[in-house]
Amino acid sequence: MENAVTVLVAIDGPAGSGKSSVSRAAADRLGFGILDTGAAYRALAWAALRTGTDLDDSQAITDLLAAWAYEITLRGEQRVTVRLPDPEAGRLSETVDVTAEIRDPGISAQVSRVSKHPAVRVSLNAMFRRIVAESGLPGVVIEGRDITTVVAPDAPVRILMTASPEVRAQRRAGELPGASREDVLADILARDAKDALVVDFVNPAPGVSLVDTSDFDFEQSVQAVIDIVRGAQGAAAGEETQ
Ligand SMILES: Nc1ncnc2c1ncn2[C@@H]1O[C@H](COP(=O)(O)OP(=O)(O)O)[C@@H](O)[C@H]1O
Ligand SMILES: Nc1ccn([C@@H]2O[C@H](COP(=O)(O)OP(=O)(O)O)[C@@H](O)[C@H]2O)c(=O)n1
Repeated sequence: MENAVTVLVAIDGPAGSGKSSVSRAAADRLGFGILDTGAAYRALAWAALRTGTDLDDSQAITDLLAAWAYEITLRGEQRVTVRLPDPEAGRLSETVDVTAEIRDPGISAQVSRVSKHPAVRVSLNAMFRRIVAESGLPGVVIEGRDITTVVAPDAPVRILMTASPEVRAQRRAGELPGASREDVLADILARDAKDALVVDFVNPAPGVSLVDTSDFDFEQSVQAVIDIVRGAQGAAAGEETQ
């Protein structure tokens, strides 16, 4: 019997556009899993800081990536865990749950330093493809910055989710108690500028659907994604019957 193919829904976009939360809700309704690729970049930055690895040293970060163990849940509540190399003991550390810590603004401020290395991106992209291939799920929504263009350019559904910088800052400030919208806006613009040096997540590549959520509430954003997925599934079914 042939292995069932996992349907991919690729979603990219800048910080605070709604990618993670909207993808998660859409995936739940579609019965799909969700792979948050930013979590791996965040966990890697966390691991580098924890092990005293220079975040600007491509080789050192690639070595860390080859030595650590990383896991993320694709269904249900998100849980991100890592095991760090312990050279003295010659084995990996106990499992550390980093789910909450990787969302810290201190990690957000450092993460572009590890995601800028092309070799790191190649290794992580291979890991993302492996996670999806081994998921055994009927479908996976995979979200990040270069999913529609590099990780899964052949995905049957590809979406670029955007929102104005002001709206994105407002949403992100709502998640960070005590943070002012102005500070959050400055932080996300600085991170977007650094990330944009490496990947284009502002202009939709040919064939990628643009979903601007600036004037959408959460439910409308989820519905926009579901409509695009259902439309693609309908078109594929129509082609098969022709
Ligand atoms: N269309 C929307 N309307 C209102 N709030 C939204 C919308 N999309 C996302 N949010 C909220 O904005 C915050 C940031 O969204 P998130 O999914 O983390 O964005 P991203 O993954 O693109 O950085 C979350 O608290 C989320 O619930
Ligand atoms: N596919 C991806 C996903 C994230 N990233 C990096 O990881 C960081 C965190 O991504 P994220 O998706 O968790 O960030 P938010 O948009 O949720 O704030 C980004 O700022 C990028 O530096 C990337 O380079 N490529």
